[in-house]
Amino acid sequence: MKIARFTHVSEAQYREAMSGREGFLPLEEIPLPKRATAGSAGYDFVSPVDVTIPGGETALIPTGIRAEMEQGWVLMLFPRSSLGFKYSMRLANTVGVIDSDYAYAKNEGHIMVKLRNPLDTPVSIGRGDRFCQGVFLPYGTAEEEDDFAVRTGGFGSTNK
Ligand SMILES: O=c1ccn([C@H]2C[C@H](O)[C@@H](COP(=O)(O)OP(=O)(O)OP(=O)(O)O)O2)c(=O)[nH]1
Ligand SMILES: [Mg+2]
Repeated sequence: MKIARFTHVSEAQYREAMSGREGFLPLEEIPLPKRATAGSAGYDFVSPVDVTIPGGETALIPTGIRAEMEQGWVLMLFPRSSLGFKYSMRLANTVGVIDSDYAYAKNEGHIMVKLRNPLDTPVSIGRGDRFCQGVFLPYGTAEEEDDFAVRTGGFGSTNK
């Protein structure tokens, strides 16, 4: 069942997210997330930048990617087990929840990944390396919902 589509964000959004960084992949060279085998659930995301995360620190990686999906679906972000098993690498927010309406946020639904290196030795991720994975899952809703906000962003946007 095809319920989603990955695209790149716009050049302007990508440049804004990458401001202050050097040596990042040109947007068109970032591969769209891909499942490694026909039976894989996880769409692997590639890092557009070289990043070294010192022990105990975090790093934010803008992916250049946007996901449009049908209502009733969510894209869950998880670490790849290879980085987790080798380096205990994790997402700073433990898992990522990418909502279906995020694609229409002001930042075009630019998927951001924040990694945390919990060990005391640095870990490097190379430009072009697959570093996390997204799994599409269906979700249910409770009765009698109303009074929704309109999503304009992420990362606490609905707190305001
Ligand atoms: O690792 C992540 C987690 C979230 N998001 C984006 C997509 C998601 O749809 C949005 C909001 O995420 P969430 O609902 O988990 O965070 P929140 O703290 O509740 O923020 P908001 O108030 O914007 O919903 O932020 C990412 O790009 N990467
Ligand atoms: Mg939220």
